[in-house]
Amino acid sequence: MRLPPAIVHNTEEILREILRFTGPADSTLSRYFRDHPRLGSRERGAIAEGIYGILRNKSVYTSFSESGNGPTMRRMTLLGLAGAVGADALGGLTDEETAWLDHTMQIDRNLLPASMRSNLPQWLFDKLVAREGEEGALVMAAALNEPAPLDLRVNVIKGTREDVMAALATAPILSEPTPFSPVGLRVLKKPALQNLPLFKDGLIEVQDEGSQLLAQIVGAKRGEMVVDFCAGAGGKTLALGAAMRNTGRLYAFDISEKRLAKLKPRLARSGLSNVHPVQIAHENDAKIKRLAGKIDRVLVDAPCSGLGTLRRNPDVKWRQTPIGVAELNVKQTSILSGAARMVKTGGRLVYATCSLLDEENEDIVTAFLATHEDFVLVPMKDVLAEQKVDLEMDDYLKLTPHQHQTDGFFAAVLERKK
Ligand SMILES: C[S@@+](CC[C@H](N)C(=O)[O-])C[C@H]1O[C@@H](n2cnc3c(N)ncnc32)[C@H](O)[C@@H]1O
Repeated sequence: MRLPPAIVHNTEEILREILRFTGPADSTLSRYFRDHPRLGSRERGAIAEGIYGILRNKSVYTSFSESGNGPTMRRMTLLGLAGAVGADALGGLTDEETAWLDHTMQIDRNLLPASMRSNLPQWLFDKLVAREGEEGALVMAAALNEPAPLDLRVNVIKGTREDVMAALATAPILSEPTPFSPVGLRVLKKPALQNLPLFKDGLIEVQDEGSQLLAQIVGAKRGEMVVDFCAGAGGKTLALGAAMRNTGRLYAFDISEKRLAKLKPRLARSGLSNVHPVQIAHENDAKIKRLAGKIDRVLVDAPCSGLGTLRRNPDVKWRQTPIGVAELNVKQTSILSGAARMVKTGGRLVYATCSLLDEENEDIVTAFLATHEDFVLVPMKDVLAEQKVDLEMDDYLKLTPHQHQTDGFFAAVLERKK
């Protein structure tokens, strides 16, 4: 059945707003759907997928849209929607538009310039080419421009991965164990999970496998004192609390009251009682000083460009800038130093980002080690062996969608000398 012609109009309207890049695309979409309650779930799905498709393919679609007649924004919209639901499912197109769409969708993208084909902003493509070579950058970009699979983390204080897999199958939702995380499941389609008893009872949380691995390499154990320094809405906090088997003390710090508030209902579902959310003013807050030298493990999941999460947030590449990255570098350096003070001798500090850029990753760690002689790097291959995670790495954890089917993540483990 064809979608009503109004869907093209709705999508174009949202696209105009999203392409101003004044806020995250998912917030704009949610707001639009709230303001247009008559849109059914099929229509919403088509619009959202169409918009995300345009954001993923913006360079190529912009170039294609410059051919043909009429407003280019409408042609961008048609390309996005046709990519999402197929050209045949679109209602209200003129014969000229249908012919244009048929022709355009058959253009061989390999004939386009590499940077356009990457669908990355030029500054980012140049950076990746300098490090990975053109072919490498294109492979990386292609994987970043695909939608992500749906991964779940099993809350091991409430059930085993096998139990959850079996319970999902009765829903019926097919899943398989994630290749690297011992507590992950990859769901084969993308069903709504919010109403499942498994979700309401806190047996599962949606979490990318890479994110699960970050929590795993912290190596938090029963009875330890642990700090999740940039806890946000607590994705990693919940994984750490479960790894500690709901014992010890886990502080969830963040400067954002709003994000910490989102942790509360997740905590209630999880059954964890070892977590203490604390809002801090900044990385040198007096609350941190009180814990100086007392903590076994500190995770710094630093604010970053988010360029490793383009599969989920394709607008980020168009909103981020080199100046923005440089500003983040200052923050990352300062947060890592602030958090380091809490680590006790023999304790561990884990620096992590969801960025693919060296300047947010190893460069921050190298600079930290140069000014903190009491810390040493624990090679990631040793950490992964300790955790029995079957992944080949050298000094750092570097996950990428094209190699590991996870979002892009970086992590380094630093130990305070005894
Ligand atoms: C990458 S996000 C954390 C995501 C979270 N760990 C998770 O797994 O869901 C980074 C977080 O750092 C927080 N943040 C920014 N500046 C901070 C600071 N100076 N001290 C502590 N947290 C900070 C942000 O509010 C944001 O929630």
